[in-house]
Amino acid sequence: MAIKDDVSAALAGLPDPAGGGSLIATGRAAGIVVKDDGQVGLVLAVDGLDKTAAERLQATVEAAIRRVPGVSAARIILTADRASAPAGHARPKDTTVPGIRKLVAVASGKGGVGKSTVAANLAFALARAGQAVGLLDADIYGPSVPTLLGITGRARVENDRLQPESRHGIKALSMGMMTDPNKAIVWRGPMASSALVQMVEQCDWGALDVLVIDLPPGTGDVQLTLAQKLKPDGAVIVSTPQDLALIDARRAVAMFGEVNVRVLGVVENMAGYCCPQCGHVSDPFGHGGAEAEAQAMGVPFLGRIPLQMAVRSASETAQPVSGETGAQFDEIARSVMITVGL
Ligand SMILES: Nc1ncnc2c1ncn2[C@@H]1O[C@H](COP(=O)(O)OP(=O)(O)OP(=O)(O)O)[C@@H](O)[C@H]1O
Repeated sequence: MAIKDDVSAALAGLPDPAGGGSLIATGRAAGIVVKDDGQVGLVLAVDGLDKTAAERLQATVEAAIRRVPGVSAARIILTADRASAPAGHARPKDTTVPGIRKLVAVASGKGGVGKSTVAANLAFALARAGQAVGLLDADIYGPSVPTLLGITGRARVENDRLQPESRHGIKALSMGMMTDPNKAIVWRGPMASSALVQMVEQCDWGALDVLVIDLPPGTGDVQLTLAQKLKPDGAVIVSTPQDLALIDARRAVAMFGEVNVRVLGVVENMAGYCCPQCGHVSDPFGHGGAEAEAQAMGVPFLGRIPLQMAVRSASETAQPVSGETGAQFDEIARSVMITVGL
């Protein structure tokens, strides 16, 4: 058992050459078996790689396995038969919600780390990549999607179904569209989670490739119940590089583990502040903390978003983040798409 865990950990440290996280996270390396005499076998899918890349990957994997104490030999079976998804909306749906193929939750252990900013820009980036995207703002205590998308007023209801608002190529529904923005929402956990499940199930989303769910911050009952009830295909954890935020990010990873939701990876937000005047980069919240933490937890690191006036002003003017930082969101979206199978 220990050898199997060590082999798994070694492969979790090797990136998938096609992106999207480690070989374990993307499922490229699977089916690890360890015999009594220390022989290790596994299946390595080489879909999408040319012959040279496949051979290089095989050699890297073999070397990594052989370095694990107790391993006497490594036997790697190469396969190239993972089904590639056909294009368009005729693809089979994978979630329990009719019309929605994938649910991706965006969570953070701590409030104010930029979870909603990341959720909205991940949704925009997924749409730029050609996916049909919905964004559900499940942040009952501080819904920010209406501001991020410039949505005012209440949600419309037609034929007993909630109507999402379309902005920048995505469909959005927020708790903020259900309530009076000037009134504080005091809801007990069960009420909140059942209302949110209804928002997923009783909204006219149409055919979606992916619904991004901006969860409330923290790791309490609401988050746990939501994760259990909605059964997302994966969760993206947002953290700043700061120690305190990282401790909470660890809790969030553990919470998803409890309910068997796959952690797609960690996004480090507010990393490195670039002075718009002089260009000097400083690290008000530290540097590289989230990447190191992701590695320690054995989950992929998805990318880094700098602390930037441009991010804040894009959010305030209800625009997608553009330029270099927008491209960073495209990269994160690409990893998410590969890992959940979009
Ligand atoms: N990378 C960034 N650079 C600059 N400002 C940012 C960045 N990320 C987020 N912000 C700003 O920080 C504030 C909080 O962001 P956001 O609302 O996304 O956080 P949150 O984690 O969702 O908060 P909450 O706990 O309220 O749900 C916003 O004003 C947002 O514009």
